[in-house]
Amino acid sequence: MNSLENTLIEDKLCVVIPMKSPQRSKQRLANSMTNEARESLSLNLFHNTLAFFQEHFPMLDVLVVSESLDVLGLAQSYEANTLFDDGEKGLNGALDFACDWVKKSGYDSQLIIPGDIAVLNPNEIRELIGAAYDAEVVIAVAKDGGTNALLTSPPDAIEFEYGNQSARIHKGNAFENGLTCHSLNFTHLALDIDHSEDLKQAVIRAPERFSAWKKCLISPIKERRYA
Ligand SMILES: Nc1nc2c(ncn2[C@@H]2O[C@H](COP(=O)(O)OP(=O)(O)OP(=O)(O)O)[C@@H](O)[C@H]2O)c(=O)[nH]1
Ligand SMILES: O=C(O)[C@H](O)COP(=O)(O)O
Repeated sequence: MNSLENTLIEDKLCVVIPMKSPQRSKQRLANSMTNEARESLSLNLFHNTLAFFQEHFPMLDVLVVSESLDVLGLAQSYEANTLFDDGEKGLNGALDFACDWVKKSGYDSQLIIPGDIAVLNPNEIRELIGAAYDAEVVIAVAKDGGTNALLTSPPDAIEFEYGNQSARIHKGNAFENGLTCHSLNFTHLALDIDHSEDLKQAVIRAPERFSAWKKCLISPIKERRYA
């Protein structure tokens, strides 16, 4: 890691991972998989995210925000900080709550990473952190125009508006606040798993991890049989 990232990390960067309960997660896959397979995939992605940061970025503190005590218990097993959020205000509400914790804990920067990125790459994260050296806002754009990583300095530099086409919205929020913003397109950070097509793409990138779930995909004809 070069001196730029060291400088930023020494200035106290906290990674925030929002994570719903597996039962509530991946609802867009509900018609493509059994609940058991969908929940198992959601948990695997979450475990992988926690393990990735513990292995590649042990110097970074992590905060997991969730309405699920089971999820928070898993987070603690990876030495992450945990924050219970009742889930009533959705993803943006959870992130606002987490951001308050990050600010009150004295961090200068915050990196939001969703718990459903198919494959995380340490060089992409290093490049993302390095880009924050001269920008208050750094966005990793998702394949569908969402926001798959958001690094803000200070943590509350912009309003969180996750949702449809949020990468463009977050960039606009930075501009309205007179802030410098880098929107970056990374191969791996762009792929979160929302739909069956994303899972098929993930199998291509990491067959050893995702082939089992691809076999769980229910074809439309089979779906009618289950109906
Ligand atoms: N704590 C918390 N995390 C959330 C909430 N909504 C989404 N997330 C998490 O934010 C990340 C990105 O969310 P989505 O892309 O919508 O993933 P998802 O909610 O599992 O997928 P769908 O159920 O199909 O919308 C995932 O890690 C989710 O678990 C929320 O209301 N509270
Ligand atoms: O990235 C976002 O703004 C939200 O998570 C919505 O994107 P999604 O397509 O991953 O749900």
